[in-house]
Amino acid sequence: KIKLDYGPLYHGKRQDPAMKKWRENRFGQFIHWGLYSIPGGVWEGKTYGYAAEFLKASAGISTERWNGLKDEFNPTEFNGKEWASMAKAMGAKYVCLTTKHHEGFCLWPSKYTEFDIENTPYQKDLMKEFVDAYSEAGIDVYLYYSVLDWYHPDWRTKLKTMDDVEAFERFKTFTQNQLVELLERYPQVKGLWFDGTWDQCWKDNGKFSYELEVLLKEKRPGLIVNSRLRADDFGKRHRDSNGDLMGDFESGYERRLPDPRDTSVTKNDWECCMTIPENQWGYHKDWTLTHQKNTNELLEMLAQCSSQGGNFLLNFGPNGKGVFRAEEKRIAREIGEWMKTNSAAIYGSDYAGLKKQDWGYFTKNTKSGEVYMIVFNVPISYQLRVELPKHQTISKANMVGIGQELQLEKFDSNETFVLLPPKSYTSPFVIRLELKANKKSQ
Ligand SMILES: C[C@@H]1N[C@@H](C(=O)NCc2ccccc2)[C@H](O)[C@@H]1O
Repeated sequence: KIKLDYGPLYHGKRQDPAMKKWRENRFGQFIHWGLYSIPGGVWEGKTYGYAAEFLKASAGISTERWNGLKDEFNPTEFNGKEWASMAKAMGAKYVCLTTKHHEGFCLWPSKYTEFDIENTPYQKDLMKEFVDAYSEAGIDVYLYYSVLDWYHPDWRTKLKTMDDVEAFERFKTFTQNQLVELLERYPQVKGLWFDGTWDQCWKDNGKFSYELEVLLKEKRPGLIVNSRLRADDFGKRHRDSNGDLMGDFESGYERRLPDPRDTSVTKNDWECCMTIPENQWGYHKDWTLTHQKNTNELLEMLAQCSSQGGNFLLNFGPNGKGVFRAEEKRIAREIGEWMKTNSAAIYGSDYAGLKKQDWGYFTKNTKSGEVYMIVFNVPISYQLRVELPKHQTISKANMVGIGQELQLEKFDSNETFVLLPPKSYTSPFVIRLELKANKKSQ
């Protein structure tokens, strides 16, 4: 092992109540909302297909013109309670809102910059309304914060000169001040989701990122931070120079999932963040440009994450007025419908320790020990294969919801077919398994 002064604060999975709640939540709503939500990927009549939150770059817009968008930010239709009830109906147990994306515009009134909500026609502390509404709805609130800040004069990608180093020292102080300010202003917040920490400037400041994690966790005991905050002594990110995870959960799965058969991911807590279009985090006016994931696709991703001991953070991008697009509202409703019947297989679930099968995913409820089969691919044989450890056997299998008991057919030493009634299955469904210890094998 390489000796590190600025590696992880601890090893393994946190078992404190705050982290256990994070793990039980399993399903969250990501919200990207900022000045980029106003143009929505269209500039001077031209539509740009690249991610809408990067329109400034993809449309080559001048800094002053882009920053002028703050004088247009007036989300008069924003209603925190409505947003929270949509998330509640979807079945999200936590939410993560972009307080400041790479553009540097702050959705909260910050003492440390003029580029914030206070200096817009809207003026009000939108973040307070948001945090209060979601907290009152029983949804845990996390805050996304981009270290990368295109607006701040002291941001440097690389530290090439002494001037750069001095500027970046001021930038580090600014960053720390803003983060402490967020924790002080919004005491309900459960964690911080860092982004924009891939540049050399941050890799060169592993010590600072370590001390920042310590400081924030002292300020807010139980605080949860993602793996993107940290760099180690040698500039390694997410995992240190020994391959150990830094931060409280691995957050490298952005718009991608691990291989469903990869059991190594179960060693740490992790989260996949996902867009509904191929690559749009901020609101984009034209979703026809790329594939839009449908509800069944998204449910399968949610099921896969739970089956491998990870969380699924699904992104929504409201427009500049604070309104979600129709597609997002429909998907939220359809996911919520499915969760009404099947959420026992998701909330409080974890890796079941059973061999992955083609028909779908196993999950295991950590409290009840109940094992679930979440079925997406019904085989032409209508036989769902289950391979159990030698000492276990299935005593019962029931469809969740309708409760129907399913026939079982044991074969070989440790395989069982759960037999489905031969009919058409048009949406994913869940089977609850009751397992029992085998009689002493003869
Ligand atoms: C969670 C996502 N991370 C941001 C992202 O992809 N940043 C990477 C990036 C930064 C700069 C140019 C292109 C791409 C996206 O905008 C989302 O916030």
